[in-house]
Amino acid sequence: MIELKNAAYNYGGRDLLSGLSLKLSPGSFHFLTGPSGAGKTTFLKLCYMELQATAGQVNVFGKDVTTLSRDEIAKTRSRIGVVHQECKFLDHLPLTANVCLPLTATGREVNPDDLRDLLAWVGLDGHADSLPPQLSGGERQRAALARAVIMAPDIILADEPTGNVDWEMSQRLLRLLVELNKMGKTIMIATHDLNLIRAAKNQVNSRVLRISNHKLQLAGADL
Ligand SMILES: Nc1ncnc2c1ncn2[C@@H]1O[C@H](COP(=O)(O)OP(=O)(O)OP(=O)(O)O)[C@@H](O)[C@H]1O
Repeated sequence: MIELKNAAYNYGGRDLLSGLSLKLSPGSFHFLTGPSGAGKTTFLKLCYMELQATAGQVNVFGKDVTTLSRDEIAKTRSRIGVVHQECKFLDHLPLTANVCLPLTATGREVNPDDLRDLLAWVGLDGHADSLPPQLSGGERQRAALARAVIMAPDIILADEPTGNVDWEMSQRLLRLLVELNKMGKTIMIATHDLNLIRAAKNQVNSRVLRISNHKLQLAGADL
């Protein structure tokens, strides 16, 4: 689904990431960990084509990203749901409009039943008309997840989705991501939270990647 072949990225000449090689297979579940500033967000950006590798190759759904036109990139990106580290919403629009934005922005119809089901799935059915500033941190994270999955993507990339929430809420978010994986979605979660990774071990067959010294490594069983 996403394949990196000896890919690298540098901001302004300094190599942040190098020699990245990875094949994300359909239905896999990965955690991405590593110290703050190691390049986890940058790595995810390479995966969802926000950034292009400065060396090596990145293939997404079998296509070399550098050969894709702007339209093709937009189309391909719609198959990847992203939960950003900081969930940004349009504060003057109700939750439903924010969640539907990826669809409405591309001129697509929203099926009201599907939307109701989606909000119920993330436990926000009572908040359909709430404005984003009226939501708690955990509710915002769940709204961001709903927005990431509304296009029925094949892959979900989540950047610290449990960053600002308590343990119970992070468990709840994890369970939603595990459910998506059981439905066949390919999942990658960037997180600092080793307890979250440990908790996931009982629920899903996951692999842990670690960025360390600019490289991507498969973490051992020491977590
Ligand atoms: N647009 C940019 N221009 C220059 N440097 C950048 C840019 N974006 C990120 N960096 C730098 O690249 C490094 C990696 O950033 P990145 O956000 O990918 O790390 P991270 O592992 O996700 O960090 P954290 O866990 O703190 O979110 C940092 O040193 C950051 O300052």
